[in-house]
Amino acid sequence: MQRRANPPTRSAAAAATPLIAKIAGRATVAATPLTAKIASRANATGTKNNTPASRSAANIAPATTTIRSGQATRSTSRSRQTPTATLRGRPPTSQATRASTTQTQLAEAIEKLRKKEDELGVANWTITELKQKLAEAEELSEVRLKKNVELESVVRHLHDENVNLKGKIRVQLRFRPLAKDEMLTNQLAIHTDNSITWQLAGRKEPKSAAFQHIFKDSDTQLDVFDQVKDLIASVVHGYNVAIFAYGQTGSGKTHTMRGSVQQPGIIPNAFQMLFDMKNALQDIGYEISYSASFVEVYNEAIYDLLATNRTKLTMSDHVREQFIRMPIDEMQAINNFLRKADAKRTTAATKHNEESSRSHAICLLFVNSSNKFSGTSTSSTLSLVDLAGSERIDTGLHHKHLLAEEGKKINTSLLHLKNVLRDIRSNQSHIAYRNAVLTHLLRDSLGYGNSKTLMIVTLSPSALQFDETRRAVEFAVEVSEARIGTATAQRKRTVSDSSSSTTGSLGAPVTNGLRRSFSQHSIINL
Ligand SMILES: Nc1ncnc2c1ncn2[C@@H]1O[C@H](COP(=O)(O)OP(=O)(O)OP(=O)(O)O)[C@@H](O)[C@H]1O
Repeated sequence: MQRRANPPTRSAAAAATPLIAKIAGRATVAATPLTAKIASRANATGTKNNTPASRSAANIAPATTTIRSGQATRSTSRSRQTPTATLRGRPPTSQATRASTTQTQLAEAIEKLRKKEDELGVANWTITELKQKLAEAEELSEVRLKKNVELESVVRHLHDENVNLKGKIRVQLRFRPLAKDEMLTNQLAIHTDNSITWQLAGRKEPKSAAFQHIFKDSDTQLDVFDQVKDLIASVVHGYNVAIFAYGQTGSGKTHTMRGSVQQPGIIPNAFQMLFDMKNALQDIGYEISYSASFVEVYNEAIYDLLATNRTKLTMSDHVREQFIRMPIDEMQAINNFLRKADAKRTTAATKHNEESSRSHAICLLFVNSSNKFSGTSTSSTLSLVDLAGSERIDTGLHHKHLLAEEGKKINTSLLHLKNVLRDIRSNQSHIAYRNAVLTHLLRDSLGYGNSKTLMIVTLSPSALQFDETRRAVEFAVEVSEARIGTATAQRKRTVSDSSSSTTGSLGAPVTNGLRRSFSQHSIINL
């Protein structure tokens, strides 16, 4: 680090700084012809008259010389005094008077010049010091930047390891609260732990499976986002990430993914977080750009929700190139994007017999990231998917308008998704992505290369939905690392509400203090 300069003394500044030397030189050049003129005039007069005035005028030259050599204060004061003293007591002549006036003016000019010299010396020192400070600050910020980049790469590495430890495919369950019209029905026993137990009618042993996380009905949108934000952040580091919401109609898929203005879901929260990350990472050399598309897969065809007219796009390896992409370069762009997609989806829902809950809604965020210090650059995609309702087509649940063909396509598409995830988990060499539009479209985020997948299975807590809930839990088991085991202890209770048509029970292994209070909601155990 450079040492800070001390403010120079006036004479040192004059001697050391080229600027001052130049000015001193200029002052000499400026002063010399004048003094020379005065001196020569005085000499000329002196030759004729040999008056003391000519001698005193000749004395001026040493004063300018003295300034150049840096002895300005002492010499100048002498030069200011001398002419007057020399002339005092002698009969003034007009030439002598002129010479004296000129000398006085010259002395004043020299004094002014000296002051300017002083000022310039200080200014020059200030500039030098500022330059030094700037160099120091630059050096410091360079060091800090390098450290930050190193630190960021360590954090990133740890983050990636942490994300990897959780597996390529992870599954979490989320119970929603009882809806108003379900209040009078029994509630399934929901556990806050990460394991879940269910019992089928006629079976002695209850079954149980553990999951990475189970959200209870009182968990908020932010509780959910907290659990998934690390995974989402890894998209900036080049990972393709897909998050799916899977569950029967009305179980909370749209609430989880999109949410509402008051309770924003994963999509708006993810956009907000990534937008903030972009700004924060800019300071350590990252340049990140986002753009987004929103499409729907309905009846095995793709529809662009950002397009003005609803046009069917046929699946191909390059179909994404046909999607409208909105740049997400400012906060307002996020809101515009979501508003546009929401409007299209709502219109589609009214026009096409609530088609929206029978289509897969796919929000794609494309990320390009580069770092000028490390020289790395990545391109990745975040896919956030609100799947079509998973209920069986023969259950009659919210299915007044469901066409048999439509239902079959949904079921086939979800079945293919399950097969793909299961094959990825068991490391199959061939994965049949192309069997359905959904898996084909999201191939790069489904186990391909460095991708990571999260399935959030949304569940109804109503005992009336036991069958669908159990089926969804079984789906979750199949696509995750979870293994269905036998629960060693399961408190059995008799159904208090005999009108319930439920055919099993869903709860957690009994451990003191872990089970919810069931005083109001009985565990159903037929
Ligand atoms: N965790 C939750 N907390 C509070 N309300 C919820 C929660 N989950 C769902 N809801 C509410 O339950 C209702 C149904 O949820 P939602 O529309 O998200 O279901 P869905 O599975 O997306 O259904 P569909 O398949 O028809 O789109 C909505 O009114 C929603 O606000």
